[in-house]
Amino acid sequence: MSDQDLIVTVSQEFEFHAAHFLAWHPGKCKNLHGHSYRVQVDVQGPLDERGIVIDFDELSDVVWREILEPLDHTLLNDHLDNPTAERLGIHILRKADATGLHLSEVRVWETAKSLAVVRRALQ
Ligand SMILES: Nc1nc2c(c(=O)[nH]1)N=C([C@H](O)[C@H](O)COP(=O)(O)OP(=O)(O)OP(=O)(O)O)CN2
Ligand SMILES: [Zn+2]
Repeated sequence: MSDQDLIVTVSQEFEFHAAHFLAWHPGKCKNLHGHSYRVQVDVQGPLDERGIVIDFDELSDVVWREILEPLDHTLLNDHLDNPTAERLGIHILRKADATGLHLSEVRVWETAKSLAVVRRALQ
């Protein structure tokens, strides 16, 4: 039986710690403060001859080494303007694109209760 009717997604989670401030925020978030950011990335696609979408090791190498490690224990405002969870998710997706890794979705939790989800618009 063909599996062409199925969509397969590989997903990995990461954590990093960073400071930021949001100059526009009317409340306490305009002050310098930190978060333990949780990031989940998805890659969607067909299975290759190994039966995988992407090797978990390759995915974590790119996402951690190329994108998140440079942000870890830094001030996010030094890397991008107005580092909201939404803009951080876009930053991660675009950085991954630049390495040739096309993420289908990025989720960024600033706190246990608050997250932003970035996904590609349907073409
Ligand atoms: N849409 C967005 N709104 C806010 C963002 C954001 O990235 N996108 N970010 C912030 C601040 O970074 C803030 O630190 C997050 O605050 P909050 O979710 O309110 O978390 P707290 O733990 O501070 O919440 P309590 O109110 O203390 O429970 C603000 N808004
Ligand atoms: Zn914050």
